[in-house]
Amino acid sequence: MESILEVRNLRKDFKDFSLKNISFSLDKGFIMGFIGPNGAGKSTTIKLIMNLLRKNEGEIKIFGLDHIKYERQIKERIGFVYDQNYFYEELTLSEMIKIIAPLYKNWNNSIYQRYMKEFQLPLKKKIKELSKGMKMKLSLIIALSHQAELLIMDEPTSGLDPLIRRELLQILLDLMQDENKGVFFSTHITSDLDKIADYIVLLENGEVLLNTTKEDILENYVIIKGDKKNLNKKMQSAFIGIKENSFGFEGLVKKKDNIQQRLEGNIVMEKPDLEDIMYYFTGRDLNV
Ligand SMILES: Nc1ncnc2c1ncn2[C@@H]1O[C@H](COP(=O)(O)OP(=O)(O)OP(=O)(O)O)[C@@H](O)[C@H]1O
Repeated sequence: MESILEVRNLRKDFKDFSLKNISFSLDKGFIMGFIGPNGAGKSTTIKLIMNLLRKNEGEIKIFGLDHIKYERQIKERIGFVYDQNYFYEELTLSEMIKIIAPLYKNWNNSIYQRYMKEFQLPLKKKIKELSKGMKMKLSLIIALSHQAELLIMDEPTSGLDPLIRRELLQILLDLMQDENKGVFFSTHITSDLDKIADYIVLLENGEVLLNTTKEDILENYVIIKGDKKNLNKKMQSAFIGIKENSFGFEGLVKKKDNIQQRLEGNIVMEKPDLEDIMYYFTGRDLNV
C-alpha cells in the first residue's frame, strides 16, 4: 500500500519538552486518529508536519515527497483544518474566499456552495467575529472545496455542536470512498474515533505509546473487573493499567497474556473503547 503521510524518527526539542523519535505511517484510503493527554505533543507534531515549526531531527514525507522541499506542491493537495486564525482577520468571509479560491488549482465552486449552505456560515461576518466552531467549519469547507487528498486536522470536532460533529464524521467517511485520500485527525473526543478511525497513534509525554489499528485494539485488549481480594501483587503487575476502589478492581490487559484465566473468583470482561485504552495506557483521567 502507498503511504500518504510518513513520519520517521521525528524530534523536536523545546526548553521544557521534547518530542522524541515519533514514527508512524498512514496509507491511502484510511483515517488515522492521533490521541493523547493534554501536552502530549499532538499539536507540535501537526505543526511540524505542516512546516509551521522547524524539526530538530527526522523525516516527514507527504504523498511520498519531503514536506519542506516540496512544500508548495504538497500544500496544494492537503487541507489543514484547525480553529486558530491564520486567516485575514479584518476581511469578511466572502471577501476571504474570493482571495483564497483562486490560489487552488482544484477549487470546486459547487462543492464550496454546497457546504456553505449546509454549514450555514455567515458570509458577511468578519473572520475575527467568527466563533471557534465557525472557524473550524470554514477551514473544513476550504479543505473540501479544493478537494484535498489529505486532511490534517487538529482537534476538528472540539468546537462543533453534536449535529455538525456527526455531519463532519459522515463527511470524512464519505471522503474515504475515494481510496486515494487520507485523514490524519487529532482529538480528545475519542468516541469520534471509535466511529471512524482505522489507525490509532497514542502519544504521551512526547513519545508514541501505541501505534496500531483500531481493530487490533478492539480485538486484542480486554477490560477485566473483579473483586479486590482475588488480586495479588504479581497479578497486578501484569495489567497495562489498573484502578481500584472500595468495591473491586478494573484494569486493561492484553487478551493473549491470559490473565483472565489466572484470576480467581468471579470476573467480568468487557471490550475496551479508545477512552479506556487511553486511560489505562497513560494512567491518567482523560476527561479533559
Ligand atoms: N512554541 C513552544 N515553545 C515552547 N514549548 C512549547 C511550544 N509549543 C508547545 N510547547 C510545549 O510542548 C508540549 C506539547 O504541547 P502540544 O501543544 O504539542 O500538546 P498537545 O498534545 O497538542 O496538547 P493539548 O491536547 O493540550 O492541545 C507542552 O509542554 C507545551 O508547553
